[in-house]
Order: sequence, then C-alpha cells, then structure tokens
Amino acid sequence: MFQTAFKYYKAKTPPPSFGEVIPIGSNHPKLESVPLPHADAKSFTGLLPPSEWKVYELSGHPGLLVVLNPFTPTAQRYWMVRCLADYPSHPNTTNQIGARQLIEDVGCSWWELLQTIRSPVEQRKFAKSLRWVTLGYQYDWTRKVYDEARREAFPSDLGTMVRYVAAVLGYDRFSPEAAIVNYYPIGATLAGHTDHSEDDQTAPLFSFSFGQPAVFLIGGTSREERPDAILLRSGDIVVMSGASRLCYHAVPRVCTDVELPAVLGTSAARWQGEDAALPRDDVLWSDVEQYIQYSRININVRQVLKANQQTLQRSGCASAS
Ligand SMILES: O=C(O)CCC(=O)C(=O)O
Ligand SMILES: [Fe+2]
Repeated sequence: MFQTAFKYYKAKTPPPSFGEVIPIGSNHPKLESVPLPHADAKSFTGLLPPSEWKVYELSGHPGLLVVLNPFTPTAQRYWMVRCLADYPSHPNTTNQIGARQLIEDVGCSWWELLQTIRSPVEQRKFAKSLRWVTLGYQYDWTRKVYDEARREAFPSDLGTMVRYVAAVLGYDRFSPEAAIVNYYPIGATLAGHTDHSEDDQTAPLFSFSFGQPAVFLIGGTSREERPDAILLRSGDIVVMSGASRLCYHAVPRVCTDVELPAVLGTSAARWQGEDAALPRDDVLWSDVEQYIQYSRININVRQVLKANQQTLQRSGCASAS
C-alpha cells in the first residue's frame, strides 16, 4: 500500500491529483486541532507567539503533529541561508564526496565553491547535486549508525530554536543532537523508510521544511498500511512522536505552486517581505532566492542519546530499512 501511494504521487505521467492531499491549516476532517501545552511561553525571535500557532494531530496517526508555518519571513530566509551558506561546511559531511574534499582542503564553504562556478548550467548542476548534510552526530549511511568518533557540535542557533519549539509542544526534555538537512531539487524524492538508528527511539523527531512544497506520506509501522498524504509548505513543522515515531514515511513529490490548487497561494509569500536582513552580509539573497525557486530544504532533527546517556552504545544500533 505504501509503495503504491509513493509511485502514484511520484509519477510524471499522468501527474497525480492533489485532491486527497491534506493541506495544513485547512478545515480538513483529518486535522484535529490540539491545544498547546505551553501557549503562554514567552516569544522567540523569528517565530510567532505560540498563542497564534496552529497545531494539528493527524487523525489515524496518533503523535503525528503538524504546525502551520510559525516562522516570520525573515526567519525563513535566515534558515535557508544557514542551510546553504553555513551548514554544508567542514566538518559536516555532505553527499558530494569530491566537493567535500575540496571544501576541507581549501577551507571554503559549499556556498563559496558554488559561487566560483562561472557557467550557469554547471552551477545549477552542482547546486542540484547537494542532497544532504549531517549536523551534530554525523550519520554513517552505509552502516546506518551514528558515529561516536564523529560527534560534531550541534549548531547552537538551530539547537536553541528546536529546543524552544519542542518545549512549546510539551517536550521540555528534548535534546537536539543530530540533524540531517535534506535538499530536494524539484522532482527529487525520498523513499519510504523509518528512522530507527537513534539509541532513544522514544524522543520525537522535529522536521522543518523551507522553500518549495512537498507531498509527505505518513503510514503505519508496516509497508502494508495505506499512508495519508499531507502537503508540507515553507515553514511547516512536522513532529513524529508517540505511536508515529517509528512509522513509515516518504517524500514522493517536491513540486512548485503551479501544480497545486490556486487557493493555497504562493509559497514565496512566506519568505518575502519584512526587512531584507540576512544573517551574513557575504551572501546575496538573490542567489539564495534563485536556488529556493527550484528546491525544498528539510531540516530533520533527532535526539540520539537516551536521557542521562553520555555516549552511544556501540553494540546496539540499528539495521537498515
Ligand atoms: O523531507 C522530509 O520531509 C522528511 C525527511 C526524512 O524523513 C528524514 O530525513 O529522515
Ligand atoms: Fe525520515
């Protein structure tokens, strides 16, 4: 059932109908509003006051929470810039092995390397080939484990923001220790999987989406269960907690607004406006904006260790899925 839905939403011809895709923030019968445990929390720069957040639980998927974009446009740009200009830098690992060595040898960032490519065609090709960066505990994709020997500092701004969001949602003890930043050029997909490499599989996953919209499939603990499809747009947050923490999920489609019902408006409205401040003055917003017009970025944050656990248990650890 999961694979059938994945193939349906991935298909180019014929393209899928979005009729059954649940838009966050709508009056959809499957979106149950949940009251915030800490709606009175004091505000945090770049986020709306929690009393204004719209938080839902997806019916049939207990623990699967979605927060309608609580970010200001300036904060959206801030996180996009961090994901492009800062995070793909040494010592973080990226999928671009060749570039990774160059970045380490030359001591530049991925973004700086991108700017040195003069041919627009080659530049876009290089930009589109960035698919992931790991933060904090670096993930070993081959062995499907985190590596105690490669525990890097978790970016403090991201850690602070995630801890705040977690606390507002009632997860005061959540500790951000690893993140996978996923980069999806339009048309890219992420196949069905569960995330079970963490020693603590009870702590929720926090997933932040920026840029172009995506269809996100959430199923059950087996691939036989029929998934639901939700539409994630820039700034939306997904929390996989409780019974949904170990459920199958996938991203079968990253698209542009043109493919979506017009009532949803334009994604760019979520990151345009306010002052044009950027976290770094060596980054041109127009370059970031160009990238984000054909891409989605997802920051997927995990707690790896159990409460009071100091280091990874080398023996345990997860097998592939
Ligand atoms: O891109 C997404 O929304 C999901 C990413 C994901 O599931 C993962 O990184 O494990
Ligand atoms: Fe995942």
